[in-house]
Amino acid sequence: MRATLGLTRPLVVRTTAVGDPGDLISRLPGVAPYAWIRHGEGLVAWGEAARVRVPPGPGRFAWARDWLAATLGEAHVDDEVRAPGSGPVAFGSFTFDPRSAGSVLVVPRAILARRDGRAWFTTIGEERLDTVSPLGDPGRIRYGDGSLTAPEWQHAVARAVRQIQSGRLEKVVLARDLTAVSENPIDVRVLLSRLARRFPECYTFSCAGLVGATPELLVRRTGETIESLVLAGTTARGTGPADDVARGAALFASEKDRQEHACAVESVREALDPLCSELKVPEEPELLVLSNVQHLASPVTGRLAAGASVLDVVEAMHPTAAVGGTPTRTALEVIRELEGMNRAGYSGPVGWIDARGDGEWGIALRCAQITGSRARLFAGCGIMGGSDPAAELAEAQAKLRVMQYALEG
Ligand SMILES: C=C(O[C@@H]1C=C(C(=O)O)C=C[C@H]1O)C(=O)O
Repeated sequence: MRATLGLTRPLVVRTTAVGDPGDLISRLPGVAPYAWIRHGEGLVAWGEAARVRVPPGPGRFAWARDWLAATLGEAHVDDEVRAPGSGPVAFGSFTFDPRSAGSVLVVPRAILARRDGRAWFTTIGEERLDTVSPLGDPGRIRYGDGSLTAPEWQHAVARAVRQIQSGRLEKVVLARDLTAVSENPIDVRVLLSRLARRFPECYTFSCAGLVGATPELLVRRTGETIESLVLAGTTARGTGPADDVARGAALFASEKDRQEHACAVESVREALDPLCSELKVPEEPELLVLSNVQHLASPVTGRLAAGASVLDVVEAMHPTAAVGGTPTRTALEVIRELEGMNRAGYSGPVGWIDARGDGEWGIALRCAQITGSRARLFAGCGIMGGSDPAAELAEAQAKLRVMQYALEG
C-alpha cells in the first residue's frame, strides 16, 4: 500500500527558517519536481519520502486521509516555523472521475517555501539545496489530435446541447485533449518558469507529471478559514484595451454565461454550506482577466464549523459544476458518454496538505500530463442549452494555448 523508498520509519522531518531563496522554481534540482506557486509565493519540492497510489472509488478521499494520518501522524517533526505549509507536506493529484485510476499522494523529501515574507526549508532525511542541474529546452513540438478530432468534438458539443434542450440536464462541461511530442525530453522546470512568468495570478503547479497554471482555486484552508474562487463563463481577450472592456461587458451581459456561472457558484454553496458556520458568497461575479482569456469569477469565503481538513473540504466540493455540470450525477454520465476520453488528473483536485490539515487545492485546468517527451494537453468548456459548438471549440483552443505556450516558449 505504501512505498517508503528506502527511508526509515517514522519519517524524521525538520523545518528551518531560511533567508529569501529568490525565484523558487530556479531552485528545483532536476527531474520530477513538485510545485504550487502564485505571485512568486508557495512551495516547490523534490524527492519522494513516501508515495502512494490512491485506489479509485467513492471512498478515495477518505482512504487518502487515512494514509496521510498514518504517514504524517507518526513522523518526528522539528518545525521552527509553524506556518501553513511548514513541517511535512503531501502533494496530491486526484483524477476527475472517481472511477479512474491515477490519483496519487507524495510526501517530498525536500520542500522550499515562501509565504508572507517568510521562507523555510523542510527536509526528510539528508536533502540539500545545492544541486540544480542545467535546464533542457523541449525543442520542436509536433501536435496531434487527442481522443476526438475538432469536428468530432463539435459534434459531441451539439449532442450535449440537444440533451440540455431536451431537459436531461442544465449544464455539462465537455473537454478535449491534444497530444504533443517534443524533440527533446520535456524538463518540467522549463514549463513551470514560463507559466509562472506569464500567468502570475494563476497557481502554477506540478505533481506527478501533471503540470499547468490554473486560475481556479478549489479551496484554501488556513485554520478555520476557507477560500475558494469559482470560475465559469469565458470570453477571449480583446485586440486592445477598448475591445477588452467591450468583451468583458458583453460577458457580464450574457444570459448564457451568467447562468453557467450561477450553476458553478450554486454547486460550491451546496457543498460548503454543511461544513461551514459562516459562508460568504458574492451576489454578483467579478471579472478575472488573464493573458489569454477573461472569466466571470466569484470569490467565496467561509469559516469551518468543526475540524475538517482541507482534504475533507475537497471531498465535499469535487466535482463542482465548473468542471462537471448540473445536476452533478447526470453531468458525469453525459461526460462519460460524449467525451470519448479519460480525463485522468485534468479537472481533478491538485494541491498540497500539511500535517495540520491546512493546504491549497486547485482544479487542474490549463494543464498537461507529461511523460518523457510526450504531453497530453486538456481544455474544456461549460455547455448550456444556447451553446454554439464552433464558439466552444474556439474557447477550448484559447485555453489549450496556455500549455502550448509553456511547451514552445
Ligand atoms: C474546463 C475549463 O475551465 C472551466 C470552464 C470555464 C467556462 O466554461 O467558462 C471557465 C473556467 C473553468 O471553470 C478548462 O480550462 O479546461
